[in-house]
Amino acid sequence: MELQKRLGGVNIYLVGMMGAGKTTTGRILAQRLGYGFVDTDAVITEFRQRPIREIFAQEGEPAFRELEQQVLAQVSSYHHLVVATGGGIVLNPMNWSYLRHGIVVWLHVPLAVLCQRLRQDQERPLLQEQPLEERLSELLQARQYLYAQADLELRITAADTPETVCDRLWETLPSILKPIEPC
Ligand SMILES: Nc1ncnc2c1ncn2[C@@H]1O[C@H](COP(=O)(O)OP(=O)(O)O)[C@@H](O)[C@H]1O
Ligand SMILES: O=C(O)C1=C[C@@H](OP(=O)(O)O)[C@@H](O)[C@H](O)C1
Ligand SMILES: [Mg+2]
Repeated sequence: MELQKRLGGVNIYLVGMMGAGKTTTGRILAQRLGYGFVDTDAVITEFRQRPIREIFAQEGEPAFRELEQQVLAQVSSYHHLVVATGGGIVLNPMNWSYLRHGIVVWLHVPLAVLCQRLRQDQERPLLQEQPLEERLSELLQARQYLYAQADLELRITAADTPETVCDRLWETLPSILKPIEPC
């Protein structure tokens, strides 16, 4: 209860590479906090009534990024939410003005672990053409400095389950919150 009180309803935005576990961990964290859960990709999919890979193929990445920004803008007007973002949300500087309404947490997962998790993936359009490791490495290089602008970086290992990631977040979040005012 203490953590919820100290958060005061502020949203938590999970950022990081594809496969970092934003969607999986976000859902569990929201449940533990008694927060709502929003996945920006799921909102876009629902709105367009088709999967992300089809939106990319038929409308192009810029159209997807525009939708992503609109969804984030709307979501940021609510509170008591854990928001699992798409890995590319950090690319648009305007998105940061929305992310900054809340606490931004970077789920920092080593490349080798991402590769392992995404080996069979057929849903992420940005991973379908090049060899997986090469592509992820290229994307990480281009984005790492943006993820590093998060309020909190959580370094995750291959041994971390979604539950232990939540445990570690629970323990670490207080360190970036304002100290409790004495009564
Ligand atoms: N901590 C974890 N340990 C093992 N597998 C995980 C973990 N977190 C996520 N996964 C798996 O990795 C894949 C990608 O997870 P997902 O939550 O979709 O990541 P993201 O939303 O960041 O792209 C899924 O198959 C998911 O079950
Ligand atoms: O990194 C990216 O540019 C993307 C990440 C995906 O979400 P996840 O990070 O949840 O996989 C999804 O938004 C889209 O395929 C683009
Ligand atoms: Mg996701």
